[in-house]
Amino acid sequence: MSLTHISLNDFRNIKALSFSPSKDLNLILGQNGSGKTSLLEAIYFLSNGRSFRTNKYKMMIRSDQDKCVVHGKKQLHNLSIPIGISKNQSGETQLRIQGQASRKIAELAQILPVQVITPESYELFFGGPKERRKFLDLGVFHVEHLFYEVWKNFNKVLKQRNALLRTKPTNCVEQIKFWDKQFIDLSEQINIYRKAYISRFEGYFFDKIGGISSVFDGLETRYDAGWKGELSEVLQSQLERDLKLGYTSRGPHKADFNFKIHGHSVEGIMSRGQLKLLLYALKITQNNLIEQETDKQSILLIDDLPSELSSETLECVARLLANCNSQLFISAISSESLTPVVELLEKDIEMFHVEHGRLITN
Ligand SMILES: Nc1ncnc2c1ncn2[C@@H]1O[C@H](COP(=O)(O)OP(=O)(O)OP(=O)(O)O)[C@@H](O)[C@H]1O
Repeated sequence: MSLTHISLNDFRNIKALSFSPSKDLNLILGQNGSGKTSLLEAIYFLSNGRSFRTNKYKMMIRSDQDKCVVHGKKQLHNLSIPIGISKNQSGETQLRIQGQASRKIAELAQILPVQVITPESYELFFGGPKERRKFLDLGVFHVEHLFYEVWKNFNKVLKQRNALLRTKPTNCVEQIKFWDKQFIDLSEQINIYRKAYISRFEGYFFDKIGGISSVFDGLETRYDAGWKGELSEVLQSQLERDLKLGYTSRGPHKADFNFKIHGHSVEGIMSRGQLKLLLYALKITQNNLIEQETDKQSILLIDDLPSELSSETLECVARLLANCNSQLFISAISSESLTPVVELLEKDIEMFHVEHGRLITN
């Protein structure tokens, strides 16, 4: 149920390449600037329609070319599903799923659950709640099939409400009250989906992953729904403030899902190496849970795995990865730096060497 074939055209420094990855572990090796991250970025683009390293889509298109294209084949039970995505210089995205044009990136994301870990992924702990909400909602999106519709509808209502708070038409209070009925109903549904997912996430983490390292002893998750008490009362009491601010200050769009260790925030107390371990543990929990609940193998992209890790931490990452059921794509400059990982993983391994945007299979 993995990605069985990948091809890229005019993506970053890659003119054209195609390869058939292993269902387990793929090592993407090459010198600085060879194109390793670009390859991982292309797989992410195939699932998400955007890059994990820039908002400027034009950066993904090879210099002087009109568009970048990525194709893949995803095995789902005994079906091989061809999927493809392209983006041109004007920002137009074209999607194809099983030979049919599609307009919904969410359909691609459903077929291909992808998560990424880069040296910048610490943002999950140091950044604002947005990154953590994104992490949480990715899991909810995959395991709760109705969540996406509810979430989309909520965002439409939020947009309407915020427009009224900003523009303040004469009857805006009545209009806001009209939208609040839907706002409350959708918010409560989102909250129920998120809470149900978190309970399964915690169950999996503490059962299967937490025991792998003592670094996780005393870990707790904290969920903040984005409001406290009855939402109707909160909206009412915040209305004057929201009118001044010009946006809705309480609701599920302000939720947070964070992590404490012995009651302290993890980012304040854990070292960078320990945070990195936690990051792996959380992402692996999420991917394994998606697989367990949906029967779809997810993908974990890891850019520059050995960077900043002592040999002890690297071994612990290897133990975590040994418990990861995802199809893995790991980039590094040399295979030697990954020896502790490769030795521990009893997985089917393929190694790919990238040189100047070209791929050489060993
Ligand atoms: N749009 C583009 N068109 C052509 N080349 C590009 C484009 N964007 C980036 N590049 C080049 O692609 C090359 C590959 O970059 P990439 O970040 O994938 O390398 P890498 O192998 O991950 O390197 P590192 O180990 O340093 O992280 C770089 O030389 C970069 O300058």
